[in-house]
Amino acid sequence: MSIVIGLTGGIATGKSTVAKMFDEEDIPVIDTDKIARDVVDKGKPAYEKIVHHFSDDILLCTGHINRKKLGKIVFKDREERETLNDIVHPEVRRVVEKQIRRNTLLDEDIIVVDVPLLFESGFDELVDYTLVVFTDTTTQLERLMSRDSIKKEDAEKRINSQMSIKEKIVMADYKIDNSMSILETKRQFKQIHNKLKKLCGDES
Ligand SMILES: CC(C)(COP(=O)(O)OP(=O)(O)OC[C@H]1O[C@@H](n2cnc3c(N)ncnc32)[C@H](O)[C@@H]1O)[C@@H](O)C(=O)NCCC(=O)NCCS
Ligand SMILES: Nc1ncnc2c1ncn2[C@@H]1O[C@H](COP(=O)(O)OP(=O)(O)OP(=O)(O)O)[C@@H](O)[C@H]1O
Repeated sequence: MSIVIGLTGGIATGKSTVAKMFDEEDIPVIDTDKIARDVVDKGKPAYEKIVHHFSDDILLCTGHINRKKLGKIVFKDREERETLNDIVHPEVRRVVEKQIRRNTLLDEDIIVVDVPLLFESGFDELVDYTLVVFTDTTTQLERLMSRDSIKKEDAEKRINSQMSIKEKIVMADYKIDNSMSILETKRQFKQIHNKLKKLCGDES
């Protein structure tokens, strides 16, 4: 039987970094950020709904969605963000369910779903265990500003658009503190990976 792990955290706390560690162990990772990009591709049903609501002001000259512009709108306005979530999340969920089914049929021991809004959007219903990757607030802010080349004010808006990391830590079954070096994160990852292997009945 497969066990499904919901991998989450705050924005830029290191979900992709830990997802890569699972991937390096040949564990399938379902990446919802990628799925959320695919389902809003030009001409898809969610794309049409987004353009209908936000107008063609949010399009690039190629007709694709200008993600930077849409991000600016939704990260400063809760109602607009909820509207976007209501359009995109059901589509993402359908794809995630399909990919979990496919990996279960392939008899994978562990399946990871990397989803930033795991608790906020009810994706935790689809998984057996949850794993939160967290950092302290200063590190999160610095890494986000540096990775996305954005101002402190914009980074704070993005962070505040999500459930607080403290709440996520309380809700999670497993936790990784990614405030220190990648090596230290890898050490914590290995401990959790060993526990998960035991849950699957693999004592090696
Ligand atoms: C607002 C959008 C256009 C910004 O695109 P952009 O390319 O700049 O960012 P990207 O998609 O790579 O997301 C980066 C991070 O932002 C955070 N984030 C994304 N969407 C949201 C949201 N609706 N609420 C809170 N945080 C979010 C996540 O931590 C995510 O990992 C885009 O994030 C989007 O369409 N969001 C809605 C869909 C969604 O919730 N995706 C998350 C996976 S289900
Ligand atoms: N332990 C670490 N030490 C230094 N830098 C790190 C560490 N872990 C992650 N980073 C860097 O921090 C940034 C955010 O990490 P990552 O992209 O994994 O976060 P994320 O949670 O997946 O982000 P998002 O929510 O936007 O998808 C990246 O630039 C990454 O290279």
